[in-house]
Amino acid sequence: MQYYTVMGGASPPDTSKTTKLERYNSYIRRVNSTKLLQASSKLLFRVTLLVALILIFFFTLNYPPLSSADNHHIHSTNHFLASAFYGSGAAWEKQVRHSATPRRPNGFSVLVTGAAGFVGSHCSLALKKRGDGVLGLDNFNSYYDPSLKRARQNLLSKHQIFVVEGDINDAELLNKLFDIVPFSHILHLAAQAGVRYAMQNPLSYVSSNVAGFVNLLEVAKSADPQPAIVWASSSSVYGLNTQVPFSEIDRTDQPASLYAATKKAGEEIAHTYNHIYGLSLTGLRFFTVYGPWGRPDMAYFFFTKDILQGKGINVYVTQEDKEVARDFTYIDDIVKGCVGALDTAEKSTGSGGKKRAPAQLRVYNLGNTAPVTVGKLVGILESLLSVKAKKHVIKMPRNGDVPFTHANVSLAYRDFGYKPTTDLAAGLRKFVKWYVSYYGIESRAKKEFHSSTNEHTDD
Ligand SMILES: O=C(O)[C@H]1O[C@H](OP(=O)(O)OP(=O)(O)OC[C@H]2O[C@@H](n3ccc(=O)[nH]c3=O)[C@H](O)[C@@H]2O)[C@H](O)[C@@H](O)[C@@H]1O
Repeated sequence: MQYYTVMGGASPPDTSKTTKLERYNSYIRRVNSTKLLQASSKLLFRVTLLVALILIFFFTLNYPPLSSADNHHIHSTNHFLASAFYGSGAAWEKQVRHSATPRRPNGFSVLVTGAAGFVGSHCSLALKKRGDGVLGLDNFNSYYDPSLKRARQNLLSKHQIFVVEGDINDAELLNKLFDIVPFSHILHLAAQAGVRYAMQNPLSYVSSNVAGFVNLLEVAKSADPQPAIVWASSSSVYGLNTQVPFSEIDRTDQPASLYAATKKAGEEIAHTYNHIYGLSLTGLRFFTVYGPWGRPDMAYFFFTKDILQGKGINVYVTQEDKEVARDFTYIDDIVKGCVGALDTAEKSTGSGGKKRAPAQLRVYNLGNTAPVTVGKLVGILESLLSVKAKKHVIKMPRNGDVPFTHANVSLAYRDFGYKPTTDLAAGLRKFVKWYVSYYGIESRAKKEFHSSTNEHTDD
């Protein structure tokens, strides 16, 4: 090693200082880079933790950050993902259990599928109000505006009814729900509804009304105890039947639409599960149900919207220029019918997927027993809204519609006292009142509407 004196004439350049300085600098650089590394890994860890916490928060709340405009496909991918996460959340399980627990002695514990739908939300509220436990299930698909379904969900949650976001085709999710709750009943209202849409999207009917129903029955048959099941069939199963009024013994083997065919298939499938597994099954043939919180795809609903907006409406007549008519049935009457059917449903008889004894199998009409023409329906709306409709009378397109429905409800009356009490004018008044409070009203029609409703006594 060479040493140089600091003092002295022509001494060699003093490199000792520079070398030390370089060493010191490199030491500082090393220290700094280690510190930087430590700091950035700390930051990374915190960010990861934060993201994980946010994800857990959303999934356990059963409220994935989906926009209301999500389409069906995005939805179905998400719900499988979501159900996997929901199923593991203790908070989620607590919500499920709490919602499904009855608050009256011998109360039911009901799984309501399609709970964010029109009939589903009304029935859920009615059951909860009398002390039954209610757990909702709904896939919030975008067949019609999902924001209306979310609004119904909010209403239910105010009454301590929890709606699980999931699909009836998701067996894993259904099994999970049955693991948590020994449901005494299923009120199965989830379905692809609408007669004419079946020509646009036929497979959605097969997926919900056939595959989804079978999936639900598969889970129900294996559940212990097996629940009793009440489910929504449809007046459309009468199809081209010409016997009036329609009675449960009339033929139902001539469906006019794929929708009707899938509902009829449901009735046959119900027979099979009753026969093989001892499931107690009751099908309810609803006749054109209408009322507050209704479905925007139905004529009375979009007629109201279009009349208020000054748009034209199509009023169908038959190929022979006869008026078409429906046995329009008010929602409160339908709810009473559903509750009556649940109350008189006998227990399923199977266990462990095996039938032990014959079980109950029923089908009922739930209608109003008083058909009204579509022309008359429009007339009632015109007078309630005080706006003249721009009517285009056209021949009914050949899209699965039937010209006429009329229910004979004597069977439902005999077995659970079903007796509809709301006529179309009274029911539509309640609907219009709700519609205006929910959507507001176009200013042009507003003044006229208020002066007309002030003349009516409020319900
Ligand atoms: O009773 C039933 O089983 C069925 O009732 C309704 O089906 P629908 O009776 O066809 O109800 P809307 O679509 O509201 O039609 C009501 C009436 O208005 C008529 N209509 C419909 C649309 C239109 O633009 N113009 C028109 O005159 C139809 O021909 C029908 O006579 C529901 O949409 C089905 O889901 C349900 O299963």
